[in-house]
Formats: sequence, C-alpha cells, structure tokens
Amino acid sequence: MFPDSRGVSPSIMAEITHYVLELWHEHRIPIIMSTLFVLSLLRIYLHSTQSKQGLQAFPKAYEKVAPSEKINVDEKPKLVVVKEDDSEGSESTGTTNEKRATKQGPRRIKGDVSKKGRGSVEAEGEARNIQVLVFFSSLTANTPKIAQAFTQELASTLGCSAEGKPDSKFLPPQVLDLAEIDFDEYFITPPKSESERTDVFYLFVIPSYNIDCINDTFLEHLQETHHDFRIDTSPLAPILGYSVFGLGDREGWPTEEEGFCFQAKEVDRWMAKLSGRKRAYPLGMGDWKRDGKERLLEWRTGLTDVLKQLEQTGALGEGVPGSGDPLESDDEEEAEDDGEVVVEEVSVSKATKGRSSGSLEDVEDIGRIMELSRADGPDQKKPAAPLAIDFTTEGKPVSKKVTSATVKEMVPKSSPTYAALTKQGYSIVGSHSGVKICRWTKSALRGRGSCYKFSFYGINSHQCMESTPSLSCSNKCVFCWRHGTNPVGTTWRWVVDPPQLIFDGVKENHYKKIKMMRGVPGVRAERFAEAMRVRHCALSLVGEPIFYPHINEFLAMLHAERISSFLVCNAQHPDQLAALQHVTQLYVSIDASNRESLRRIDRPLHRDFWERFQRCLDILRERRFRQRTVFRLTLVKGFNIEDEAEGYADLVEKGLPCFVEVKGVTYCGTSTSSNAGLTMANVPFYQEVCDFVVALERALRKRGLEYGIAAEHAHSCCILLASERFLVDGKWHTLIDYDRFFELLEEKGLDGDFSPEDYMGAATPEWATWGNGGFDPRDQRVDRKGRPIEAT
Ligand SMILES: Cc1cc2nc3c(=O)[nH]c(=O)nc-3n(C[C@H](O)[C@H](O)[C@H](O)COP(=O)(O)O)c2cc1C
Ligand code: SF4
Repeated sequence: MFPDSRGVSPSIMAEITHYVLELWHEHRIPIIMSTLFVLSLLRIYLHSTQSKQGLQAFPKAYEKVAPSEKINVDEKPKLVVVKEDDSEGSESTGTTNEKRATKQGPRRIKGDVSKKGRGSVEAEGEARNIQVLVFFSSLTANTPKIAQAFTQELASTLGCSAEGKPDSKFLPPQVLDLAEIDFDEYFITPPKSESERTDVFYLFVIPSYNIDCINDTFLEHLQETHHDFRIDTSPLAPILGYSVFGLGDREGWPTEEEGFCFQAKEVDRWMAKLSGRKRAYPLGMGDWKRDGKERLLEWRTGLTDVLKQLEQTGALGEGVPGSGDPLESDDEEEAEDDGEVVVEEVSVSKATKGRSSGSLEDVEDIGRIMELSRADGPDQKKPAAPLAIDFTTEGKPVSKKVTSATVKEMVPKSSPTYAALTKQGYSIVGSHSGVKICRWTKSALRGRGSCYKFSFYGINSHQCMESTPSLSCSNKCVFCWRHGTNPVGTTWRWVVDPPQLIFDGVKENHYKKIKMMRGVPGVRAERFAEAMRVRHCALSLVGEPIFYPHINEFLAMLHAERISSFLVCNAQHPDQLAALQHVTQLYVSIDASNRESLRRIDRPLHRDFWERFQRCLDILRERRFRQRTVFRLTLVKGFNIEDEAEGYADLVEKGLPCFVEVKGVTYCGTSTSSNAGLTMANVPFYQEVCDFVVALERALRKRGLEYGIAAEHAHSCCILLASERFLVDGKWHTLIDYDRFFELLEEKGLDGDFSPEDYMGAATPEWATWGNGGFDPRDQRVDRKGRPIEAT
C-alpha cells in the first residue's frame, strides 16, 4: 500500500477516523454540554464588551440625556410658568435637568388652574407668602392718592404694614401705576418672586374715561393676551385671586348703560378670563364726589374678609364659578321662587286617580304626634313602619299601617326626596325645613332687577331669604314647580325640629349660598355687602309653612332680628291659620273660584278641601284689620281664567283681603314630571292677565267693593289690586313701613292689637303704578343671554 500525498497511509487514516467516531459516540453529551457552556461564556463576554463599545460609539446622545456627574439634586429648579406652546400642559417646559430636579425639589408654579380650589397659598404643606399688588390708572390725578390711602389701610387691617404682625403671610402690599409698568411682566404670567415662596393677589382701582388713555392700552393688552394662540387662555391662573374697584362720575355718566365705570367692568371681565375665574370679590363701583368713599370702604371690608380667609385656609372658599363671559353664568334655573309658579314642559308620569287615605290623623292632632316624636328616642329597632312620606304619589295604600308609633324624619338624608331637593339647589335644614336662593335674589345681586315685591312692597330681592319650615304640603297643585319631589300628606307625622335649629340653619345656609355668588360676573360689591344682612323672609318656598307646629316661635325669631315675614298658605289648615300670630303680610293662595276648579287645579289631599278653604276665607275676613291679608291668584289658561272673574269676585267679597295679587303662571322649559300635562299653551300672555284684572276690578265694583288696580310688574306678569284702604289722597300706598311694623310688635306684642294701616308705607313709586311697567329703574333688564333689553 502506498502512502497518500501527505505521507499518511490509508489504513492509518481509517483508524483515526474510527477512533474519532468512537470518541464522539462515547462522549458526545459532555462534548455538546461543554461546547454550549463555552459558547454561553463567550456570548456573555461579548455582550458585556459590546455595551462598553456602544457607549463609546454614541457618547453625545448620552451626554445630553444624563451627564450624571452634572446633576445636583439640591439645585432649585427655575420657576416655570407654562404657556400655550408647552406640549401636554404643565410638565414639558424646561430642560430634562429641570424635570428630574423637580421631582426632588420644591413645587413649580404651573399655568393651569389650581386643583386645590380657587386660589391656594399652600404648596404641599409649605407656607407661602401673599403679595397684594394694587394697580391703578389715572388722568386727573385723584386715583393715585386714593389707591395709596386704600393700600395703607388694607395693609394695617391685614397686619402687614411695616409694624404689622410678624407671623402674617402678607407681604406689604405694593401700589403700581399702570402707566409705569411693563404689562408683560404682570399680565402674561404673574411675576416671579426671588424666593419662589410668594403668590400674588391682584387688586385694581380703575377710573373710566371716554377718551383714549392708558386704560385702552391696558384693556387691549389683556384682550390680546387672552386671544394669543401661543399663550394659555388663562395664563394668570396662578394668581391667588383678583378684584376690581371702579371710579366714575355719576354727573356725566349717571347709569352703567350710559357708561358709568365702564372700563372697570371691562377690566373685571378680562381678568376673569385670564385668571381662570379667580374673581375673589365682586366688582365695586363708586363716584368719589358722592358715594365713592363709602363704596370703597365696603369693598375693602369685604376684601379683607376674603384675604384673611385666604391666609388661614389657603383658598378663596367655595364659590359659584363665574367668568368674564355673561353667557357662561346665565344658566340659573328658572323661576324657582315663591312668586313664580311655573308650568313645566310635560313629561308625564302616570296620572294617578285615588286619594290618600282619609284615615290618617288630621293635622290638628299635632300635639299627640309631637309626643310620639319625643317618645321616639333611639329605639330604632321597632318593626319598620311604612315611610311616613308620600312621595307625591296619591293613592298609595298607606292608610292602615301608618298608625305605627314610630315617627320618622320627613326628609331623611338617605331618602330620594333629599337627593332630589338638594340637586335642585335646596339646602335641607334639620329634617323638614329648606332654604334656597331664588333667581330674583341672584338677579338683584347682579343689578338685573328685583322681583315684583320690590315694586309693590319695597322688598330688596337681594336681602330676601326664601325658606320654609315644612317641606311637606297637603296639595298637589298642577302648576307646582317642585318636580314632584316634595313630600305630601294631610298630617304632620314626622319628627319635629326645634325652631332655633331651623332659624339658625336657614340663615347659615342662606348666607353660604350668597357667599357663593361672590365670583359670579356682574355681582355688585354694594349689593353683595347688603345681601349679607337678610331683611326679609319669604315663607313660601315649597310645602306649607303653617304645617310646622312651632311656626309662631319661628316667626318671633325672625321678627326679633327685624326680618319681615311674608307667609303663604294654601287655605287648607284653618286651625293653624286661626292660631297664627302677626306676620308682616299673610297670603292665601286662591287657585280657583269654585269647588270643581279647585279640585282640578290644587288636587288637594283633604276630602273636605272646599270647606277648609271656605273656613280660611272666613278667618281672613275676621283678621283683615289685624293682618295685612293678600289673595294670591295664579292664572292658568284653560284651568282658572275663563269666565271665572265673577267667581273670584265672590271670593274677594267673602274674604275682603287688603290686596289681591294676580299672576300668570310662568313657563319653564325644562322637562320634568308634571302630572297635569300643562304646556306653554297654558301660560297666559301679559295682556290676558291685564284683561282679567280689569274684568275682576269691574266685577268687584259691581258688588260695591272698593278695590282698584294699584301696581304692576310686567316683567313677572304680576298685577296688584288693592283695597282703597290703601289709597291716600288719590295715591296708592302699597309699600310697607317695616321699621314701624317691628316697633308695633315690640310695643304691642306678637299677637298685639294693631292694624295694617298702622304700618302702611310711603306712596307706591310712580314707575310701579298701573300703566308704568314696574321695572326697578336702578337696574338693567336683560334677556336670557344677559343682553340688555328695554324695560317696559
Ligand atoms: C376725560 C374724562 C372722561 C371721563 N369719562 C368717564 C366715563 O366715561 N365714565 C365714568 O363713569 N366716569 C368718567 N370720568 C370720570 C372719572 O372716571 C372720575 O372722575 C375719576 O375719579 C377720575 O380719576 P382721576 O382723577 O384719577 O383721573 C371721566 C373723567 C374725565 C376727566
Ligand atoms: S320675595 Fe324673595 S323669594 Fe320671593 S320672589 Fe322675591 S326675592 Fe324671591
């Protein structure tokens, strides 16, 4: 055999191959495992080596992102005010360095509206200072002195003048002339403080000029900032709040429509937009030659309260969000006041036919019920009695079981009634009383007109509190605007709350609601300040006030605080009516002129409703020389107008009230449950109401009754007929002398012997008399969108 070309013989080659194969077969598993192990090691080695190489390959990208050696966590981030071009709002402005530092450093001021409420001086537990800045403008040099003096006084009341309290959060306020500052420094974003621990609060004292001046430039700047697409629409949201006071001249510009303080109003409006509605106190206005000092003092007093609250709580307090745009805040519910009986658009729940049981105890059994209520105590484990509230569904089979001794609350917190009423804006006080701000109160606060009671009786709507000590009623009137949510019943079957609790509760909740109007556009500082003193109580909100067993004690509390009272009852509780002590004016609702019509309209729960009604009229007649009595007629087309003037005249002849108020039912466009199926077609036109009143007056004269048409309030479709007892020297005197009323009560006692003539007031103002429309000339009438309209 020849060796191959490499000198290895074939036999040796075969032997080697054989040997290798043998070896493989014998050790292949360890070989494979070792190879895998080595490969893994190699891979790990390569992986770690590659990482290092990568860093070297792209050093710049990393350098920009995290030069860890450069980060100093203790370094304070710059204060950044976010603007429109910040993508996703708050966090994107600034470098990554700032972002990382922010996580560990102090809070940054952001451009969005504070989530903590309307203004906040606490940043994550950190105490912050408040810097008040007082901006002013001037042409004829009066305002600088006014602004200076104002600021000094403010500083001393806040305790931040030079010698002020050391622990005050307020820094000494600064006065700034708009003509001398750079607007960009204050009105694009708030100024940054060096310490970063200061928030600012803006005040403005702004005279108005109908010629070109610094105010125009300033207003343009505000407007442009708001419209600048590069800037957040509310870039001044980080300020704690703002308020404006206007100076004007009533001689040249007597009313706001004629331009009184028009530029202050504009500043107020634009600041609302730029600050995200942080109006901390309503716009104040005054004429330095007349009421300016008084108005400014009033404004300062109110502001001081707000600022002190800010210092203590870190927030401006609850408030209705308002904005500079009147459209946004005109979403008030319609017509929820005692005088505004409303037809709602129909969304009919099933009409019910039966009547509530007549076997319930009558309301006259109140004494016994009260004893039960006292005995009720904590024993809540008695067998469950049926809920003593008829949720307006007549015909519920409640008759037998209700005799159970357990007395429940009329409107328990957990009940659907409570939820429904609070949703509608009522505050429930105790377990059966309620209070709500009526839309006229809001309207008067904004200088947009008072209710007809201002025109007829001189009551300021913004000083009126509408409440009731009994949310329950014994009628289910077709035009009732209570959305079918109030409890009804012929008897008082519930726990009785003490009058003091109700009195304190309704006042507290009323003021709370007034305070919430502080930030609403158009609210006037002067009226706001006045509204913090209730002068009148309309006991008519919902339910039947004389249903409440302690109504006389409740009235005495009102009168002791010189709050006048108008009480409206439904002529279904003659015994309570007979026991009623003096009220300033006593109303009985007269919703129909005959039995059938009354049944159809009031849908009374009492079977003997007509007899009760007649007895109430008799009581009123007897009382006419002791109480100022009023018939209130609510006209509903298709129900109680047609051919009823004669019938009403008969009722007037029976009751001989001092006054007859005639009012057209009002339309409310919302869709709620109304069993009656009333529509807009049931709302009489004002002219139809006028025609009816003329016919009624004629029918009264025909009977020899001396009544005449005394006053009107066309805005609320309401006309007043008065007995000629109130016609003095050819002039109607429908107004009330409230001071005299309280004096008489003090002199003669709560049940004293005095007559309505004894507290008859001055002559009815000319503008309110029949034929003159009756709109308060001090105010501006507006349509639903807040646009001015001609008063009629
Ligand atoms: C030229 C001029 C125009 C005015 N225009 C108005 C006006 O349109 N509405 C208004 O209420 N007051 C107007 N006023 C009254 C001023 O606003 C008011 O007197 C104010 O207190 C002046 O402040 P000052 O002295 O700081 O300029 C005007 C006054 C001047 C001198
Ligand atoms: S009297 Fe009071 S509650 Fe009634 S409508 Fe006028 S302001 Fe409203």
